[in-house]
Amino acid sequence: MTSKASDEAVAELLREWAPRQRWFAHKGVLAHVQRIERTPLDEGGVAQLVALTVRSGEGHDAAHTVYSVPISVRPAPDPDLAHALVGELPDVDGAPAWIYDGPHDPTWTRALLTLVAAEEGAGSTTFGVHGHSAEGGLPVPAGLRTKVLSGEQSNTSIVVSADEGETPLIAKVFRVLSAGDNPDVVVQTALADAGCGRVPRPSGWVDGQWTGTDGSLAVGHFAHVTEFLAGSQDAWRVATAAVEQGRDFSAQARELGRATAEVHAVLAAELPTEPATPERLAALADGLLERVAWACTAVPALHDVAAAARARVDAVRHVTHAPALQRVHGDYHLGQVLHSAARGWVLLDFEGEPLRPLAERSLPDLALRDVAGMLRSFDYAASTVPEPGTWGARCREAFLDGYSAVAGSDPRTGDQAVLLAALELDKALYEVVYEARNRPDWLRIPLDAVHRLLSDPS
Ligand SMILES: Nc1ncnc2c1ncn2[C@@H]1O[C@H](COP(=O)(O)OP(=O)(O)O)[C@@H](O)[C@H]1O
Ligand SMILES: O=P(O)(O)O[C@H]1O[C@H](CO)[C@@H](O[C@H]2O[C@H](CO)[C@@H](O)[C@H](O)[C@H]2O)[C@H](O)[C@H]1O
Repeated sequence: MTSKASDEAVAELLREWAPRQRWFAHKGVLAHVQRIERTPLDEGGVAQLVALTVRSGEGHDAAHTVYSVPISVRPAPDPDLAHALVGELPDVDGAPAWIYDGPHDPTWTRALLTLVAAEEGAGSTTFGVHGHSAEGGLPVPAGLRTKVLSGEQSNTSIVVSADEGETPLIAKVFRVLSAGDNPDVVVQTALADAGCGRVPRPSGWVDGQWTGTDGSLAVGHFAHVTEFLAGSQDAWRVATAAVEQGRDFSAQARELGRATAEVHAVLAAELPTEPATPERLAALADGLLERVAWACTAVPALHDVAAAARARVDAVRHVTHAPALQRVHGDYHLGQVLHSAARGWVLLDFEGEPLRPLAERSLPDLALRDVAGMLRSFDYAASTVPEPGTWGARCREAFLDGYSAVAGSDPRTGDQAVLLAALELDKALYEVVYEARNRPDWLRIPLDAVHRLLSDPS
């Protein structure tokens, strides 16, 4: 049993430590820890999970976020984990404790994977988790050597390496808990169950319940475990290496187009779709107009193009032949695709745009949104060198050729071209805001794109 006094001591430690972590989204914002829930995941109580509710803003502007914080609680210091020490407490549940960042402790990962493999639960009806094995799910490698990925990530991923004959795994621990299905789990599982080899093979997932931001019980996903594609390279690296060395990337882009259309076809067949009625298209146009307004407010440099941008996205309202809406990737770019020698292009991270609410990210959408995302990404890759020549344009056409060949229709023609032009502009506007906030040195790339896209008559 965990005690309330100990919960408070742990919360006090995390209050200091969490803001320094990569996954903490409230950096630079005054944020208060409002609630802590804590539960052991294993019998020894070493592996634990904390749900930390953080409040930012005051009064009407107050916003709450629940973070999932894996910790391991050890009775003595562990020199192997010195780099992952969160802090030391004189008394946690009746004994002195050394608290470590859970993903760095193999014991924590073992506890998580045991819940998945055994389909067992831990915790209580108010804060608890339950493991699930995917159909034909991959087994847990015996040695359990683990490594936390160090990339710029909003979640935390732990790689579990494997011995000869075993499959290595990757466990992605979602950091922000949101009520409802996480599309990363639902969409990838649906694809894998349908036999689609364009996603990593699944092992399982963890879902559970916690006290939600409004104080009522929330239910959702905590973690997702899949095959780790060792030796693969992400498409951003492959593409930027090609552009830097002046190598053509069209053949790979064409294959990527084909892979994207294959995934879209399986998603349309396996998960709910919705006809693109005039009302639905009007709602889509409203959403795009909102985004224009949001971007122009956030980045004043966009003011001059606001009217043209509104006209471009409003054209969606008048489309008469739109494909049905379906589940999509939602945040598709070169960094979300891996190239594996054995499997070709494999798609990752179906969580959708992190800035959108989870419920919105699970709604059927235009598959062309993903096409637009990847076209923007070719432009980014091309912009990493001063003189890219026609590299980006060739990738773009090759990707669309590959996509059309599998999809059976060409996004460059008819009403689809109107939708694609609106969605490309929408993505570029989002990127302007993203870069202004995160990477001002990169702002030129989407800003130039907005002007270029608007000067194109399509
Ligand atoms: N199955 C996998 N095999 C190999 N590498 C992976 C796999 N899944 C994720 N990665 C690596 O981890 C990175 C982050 O994964 P991702 O699912 O995009 O997490 P996040 O949602 O936190 O951004 C990817 O860009 C990729 O480099
Ligand atoms: O962290 P996420 O992968 O969910 O996405 C965010 O960060 C991306 C950058 O890492 C950003 O992508 C933009 O830059 C990429 C190059 O670094 C480029 O390939 C993408 O096309 C471009 O959108 C993404 O927009 C943002 O949501």
